[in-house]
Amino acid sequence: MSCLSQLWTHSALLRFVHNTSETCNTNRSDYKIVVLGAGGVGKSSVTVQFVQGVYVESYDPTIEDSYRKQIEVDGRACDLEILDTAGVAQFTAMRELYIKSGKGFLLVYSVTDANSLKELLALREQVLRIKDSENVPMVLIGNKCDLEDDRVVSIDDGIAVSHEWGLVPFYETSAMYKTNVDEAFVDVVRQIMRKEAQTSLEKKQLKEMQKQQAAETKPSTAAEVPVASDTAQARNRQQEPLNGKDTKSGSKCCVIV
Ligand SMILES: Nc1nc2c(ncn2[C@@H]2O[C@H](COP(=O)(O)OP(=O)(O)OP(=O)(O)O)[C@@H](O)[C@H]2O)c(=O)[nH]1
Repeated sequence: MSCLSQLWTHSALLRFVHNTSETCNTNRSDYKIVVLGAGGVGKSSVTVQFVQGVYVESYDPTIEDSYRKQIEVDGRACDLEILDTAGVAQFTAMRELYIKSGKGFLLVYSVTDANSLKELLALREQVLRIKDSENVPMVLIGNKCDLEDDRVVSIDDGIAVSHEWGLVPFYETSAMYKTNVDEAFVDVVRQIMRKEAQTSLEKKQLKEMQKQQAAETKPSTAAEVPVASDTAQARNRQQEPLNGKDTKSGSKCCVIV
C-alpha cells in the first residue's frame, strides 16, 4: 500500500471511529453503518448509489471510504455515516476498529460469486464476536441480481443463510439499477433505532428498579425500624411481589424481547 493510500485509509477510518453523536446536532441521531464483503461484490457501487444516486462502472479496489448522508426514517432525521470497507485481504487490518464503532452492518455478497457468500459467514462471526452480542443490526445483501445469466447463487441460497442467521433481513440488490438499495440501508437504520429504543427502555427500567430497591432498604436503618404493626405491614409488603399482587413492581421486572 502506498503512503498516500495509507494516509487516506487512516483519515477515512479516523473520521468514522472518532465522530460521535455528541458532536452532531442534538435533534438528529447519528448512525454508523459499515459495509462489509469480499472484494468486487459491489460494496462501493451499492454505497455510492445510495449516497449519491450514481452507478460506478469502473472497478477500483477500495481501501476505506467514508460517506455521510442525511435521511428521514419514520419521521426522524438521521445522520448516516457509512464506511465502505476493503474487500481485499491486505487492506483489512483495521477491521476490528471499525466493527467496534459500527452500529449497523450491511453484509454483501455477489450472486455471481459463490465464494463471496461463504466469506460472509466468517465476517458475521467476527462482527458478533467483536460486538459481543447476537443482536446486532444487520442485513444480508445479494448484489448484482441484474446479472441473471451469470448467477451462481440462487435466491433460495440467500434465504437459507438468512434463516441460519436467525432471520436476518435479506435483499437481492442491483447497484446498477438501484434495486432494493435504499430499502436495505433503511432497514438497517430501523434496526438500529429499535435497538437504541430498547436499550434506553432497559436503562430506564433498571434505574427505576434501583430507585425502588433503595427505597425498600431505607427503613432498615436503626432510626426507622418499624413498630410492631408496621413490621407486619412491612412483611406483607415484602411478600406481595412473591404473591404476584404488586402489579406495579412486577411490571418493572418485565423482560423485553
Ligand atoms: N452488473 C452489475 N455490476 C455491478 C453491480 N455492482 C457492482 N458492479 C460492478 O462490479 C465491480 C466491482 O464493484 P465495486 O463496487 O468496486 O466492488 P467492491 O465490493 O467495492 O470491491 P472492493 O473495493 O475490492 O472491495 C465494478 O466493476 C462494478 O461496476 C451490480 O449491481 N450489477
